[in-house]
Amino acid sequence: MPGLDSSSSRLATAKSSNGSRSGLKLKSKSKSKSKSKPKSKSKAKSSPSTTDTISPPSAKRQRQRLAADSLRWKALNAGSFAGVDAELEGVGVEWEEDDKGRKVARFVAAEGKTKGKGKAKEKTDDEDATGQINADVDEEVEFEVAGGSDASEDEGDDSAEEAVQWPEEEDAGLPSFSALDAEELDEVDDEENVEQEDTFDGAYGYGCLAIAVSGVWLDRGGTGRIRGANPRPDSLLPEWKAISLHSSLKRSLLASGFVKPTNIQARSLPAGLAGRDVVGVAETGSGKTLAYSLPILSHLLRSPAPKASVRRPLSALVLCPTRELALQVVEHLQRLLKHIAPDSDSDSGEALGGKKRPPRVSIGSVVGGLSAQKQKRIVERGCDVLVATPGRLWDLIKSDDELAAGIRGLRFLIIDEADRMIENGHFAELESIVRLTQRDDSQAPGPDDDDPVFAAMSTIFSETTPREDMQTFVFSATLSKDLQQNLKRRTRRPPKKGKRASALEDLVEKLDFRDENPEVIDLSPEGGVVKHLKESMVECVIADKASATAHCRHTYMLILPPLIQDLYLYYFLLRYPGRSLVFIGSIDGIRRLVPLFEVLQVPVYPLHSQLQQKQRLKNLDRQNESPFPLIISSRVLFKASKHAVLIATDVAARGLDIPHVDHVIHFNLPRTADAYIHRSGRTARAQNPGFALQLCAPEERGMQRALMKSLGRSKCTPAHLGPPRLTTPTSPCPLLSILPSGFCKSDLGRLRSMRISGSELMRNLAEELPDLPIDAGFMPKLKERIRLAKAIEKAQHEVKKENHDKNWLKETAEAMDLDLDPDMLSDLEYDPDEPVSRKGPKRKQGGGGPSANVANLKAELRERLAEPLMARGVSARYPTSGSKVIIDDLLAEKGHTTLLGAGTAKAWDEVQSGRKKLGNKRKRPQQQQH
Ligand SMILES: Nc1ncnc2c1ncn2[C@@H]1O[C@H](COP(=O)(O)OP(=O)(O)OP(=O)(O)O)[C@@H](O)[C@H]1O
Repeated sequence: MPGLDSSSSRLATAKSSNGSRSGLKLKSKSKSKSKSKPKSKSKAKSSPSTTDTISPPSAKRQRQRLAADSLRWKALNAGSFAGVDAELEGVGVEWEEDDKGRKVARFVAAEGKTKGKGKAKEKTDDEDATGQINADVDEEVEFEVAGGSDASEDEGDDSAEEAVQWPEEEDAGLPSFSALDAEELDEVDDEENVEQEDTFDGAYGYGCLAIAVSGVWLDRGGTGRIRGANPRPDSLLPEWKAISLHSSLKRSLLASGFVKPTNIQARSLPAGLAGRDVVGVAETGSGKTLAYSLPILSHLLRSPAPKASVRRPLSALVLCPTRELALQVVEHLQRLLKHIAPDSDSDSGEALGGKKRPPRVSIGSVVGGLSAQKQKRIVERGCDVLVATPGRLWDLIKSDDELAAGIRGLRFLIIDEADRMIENGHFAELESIVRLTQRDDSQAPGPDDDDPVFAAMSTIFSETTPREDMQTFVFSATLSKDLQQNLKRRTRRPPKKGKRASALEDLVEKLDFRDENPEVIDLSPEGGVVKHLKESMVECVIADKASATAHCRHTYMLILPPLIQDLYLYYFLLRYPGRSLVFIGSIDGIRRLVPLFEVLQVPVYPLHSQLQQKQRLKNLDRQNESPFPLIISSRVLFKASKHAVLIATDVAARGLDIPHVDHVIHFNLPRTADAYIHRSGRTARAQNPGFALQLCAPEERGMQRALMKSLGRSKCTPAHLGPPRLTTPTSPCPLLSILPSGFCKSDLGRLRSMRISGSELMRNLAEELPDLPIDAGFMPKLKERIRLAKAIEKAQHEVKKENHDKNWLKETAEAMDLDLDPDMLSDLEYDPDEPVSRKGPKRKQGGGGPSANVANLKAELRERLAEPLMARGVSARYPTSGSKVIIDDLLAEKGHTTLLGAGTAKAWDEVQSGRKKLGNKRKRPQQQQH
């Protein structure tokens, strides 16, 4: 929409000119139609409801009826209205038809200013972050902003066409409001008519949109007027209406396209905003971050604005288990604050008297792996919200009494991923930090306190008191039911005899909930993972034994078990391109896989705890292809980086919100059900589809079944037991520990009588995931590629080692001032691990050495990589013939371009079609019997 700024001035003209020069007009849907109408006042008045063109407003003139059928709205810069926050620029409305044929308003959040109609339209089409509100209208309504000098030329003319003479190209994109009279315009701009603070305070821009929207609704009712008075801006976010958030936050929600709260948000926010303590358990990707962030920010925004000269007190502390997650939370919070309207008592960061104003709400982060000095400075300057990992925070607290005092005065304490926080050595620090927030004096250190750090803090404990109104939020996707009960009861049941209390129970004991009865919300899904996550598995055995035997004539073709998983992973990554996150059990495993796939030209990036923090963040960036990894919109990310593979340890399993991860691959099975839930939860987030694949080595099969069982995936209930079928004679004892929930003692008796082993029972009770079909025809060539890649990697390693040894030899000789025999540095293959022989070190047979070997292998791999990969029956030379004709699929873009003969269906679709085929095969003999 061109001329947003100018439209603003035009509107101002419209207001000041007492209607007659108003630049606002509502314009007919069809311009040609309106132009063909006679410019007659009487006609306009006589048939108002069908008038295409409506006269400019005038105090004397009779009001025109607006026919909704004749209206058309387009993306609108709400900021261009007088009285509208400048922050709202670039927010537009666009209408679309939903599947029921109703018109749907899309509220489009633009990051920059919307310039020109074409651009605004383009942005709207592509924008992911849109909100949708159903408006029960069947018409398109166009909003235009007119006015200025052009409008003045038409003063006194009743005809809409004459009222505003826009240049042709501008007119094409600009709305016309000539049908609104000055009174209505005043209503639009009258701040008193816009709901204030508590519902949608100050969001006049959206108020204007709401007026327009409700005007259309009302018009359909036949009043013939656009309702401008007393608009209810909350109608733009009706689903959020019941939640009394600060208006700026609602603006952020709208801009982010969060048109309705997720379940956990809807359940926890009222309690959080009412000052209660909340324990929230909900599926991965369900918006828990927002669930605890919004009460904090709402509280801060409703508090007096901070003064630049005073160090702001720390209000909220968010504790996260990993650095990436902490930084992501900071980004989430900052994104919410992006839309804060500048107002008289708040500071927006704009220049003020040459100095930059401090932000309205300041967020700081304290995480390991990044500069401690810098973080110390941030803390010393003061911030409202601190997001931290416990280790680094405790380090800072130890040397900063003011920070310790700040923690004692916290208004909000948040423990994100609480169950993870007690693992991996976080616990001691976490416990110490939590201890600072306890009110109970008996917890305060006395002279006898053996902890020197707390002893040193004794003055802080005596001089400061923790706040009575501190709220504690504990969130995770996985909190045990027992623990939730304990939290609710506030008193821990003593652990059973001989059993120690878990660390989490210990932590809960230490959390000093101020709320007598904390709000415990458990929305964890059945089976652990989100409903729309599709799961499958591949049992990594050499299934194609026949082909393997054939190829094993060449000894190099023999694929040993560790490599078979590499092979299946490679197959999957080629077969199903997209954004894949591969979880692997050890850092060593990542170090082995990354170079292997690099050699195979698959774009892989590692993420594990031993990478330098900067590298960890950079690799996340690479997944997102952005210097601001988790900030930019999913749409951009998806477009920018369709195919990327992140190979990570469980450091990436918790909380990370990487947009549009298509697949999660469990290269090694996780050890616990919780780990599986969190790992798999990196995909299928925020109601998006997702696919999780388990690559299961033969030796992991038992573990896999145990995993499914502990996820509550039992295909069998007691009712299914039926008569004994399994007869393996073995001790029945293991049964007691492996029964799925739902079985009671009487069932145990029945099971005992069946005399089955634990593993057999498991096989019969645990739900089997469907298999991902593998097209064995591709395997021989993929195996060969992997073999070569492995050989290259090994040879490269040898070259590195040799170079390292040579350098060492040179440096040592230099240090000792010795001359080296050049022969010693030639093609000598010196292996320090090799036993020293009297004959001296071995020389490479055939010459060339490892470097030449690498070059040869690379050349060979290049050739292999250039060769097409074809399914059985496909001919690359004759794509229009052969037993499998691929040309049609390729032309229709349905054929895989890398694996010729394979389709482009998504992994889950393939799983389902594989199931169907299998079902048919199984059915056939039965059908024959019948
Ligand atoms: N009300 C909402 N409507 C739409 N999307 C939302 C809403 N709230 C949050 N989201 C989006 O959902 C995604 C997941 O949110 P978030 O990371 O907070 O999930 P989570 O529950 O903390 O997940 P995890 O358990 O994995 O940590 C984010 O991209 C976030 O922007």
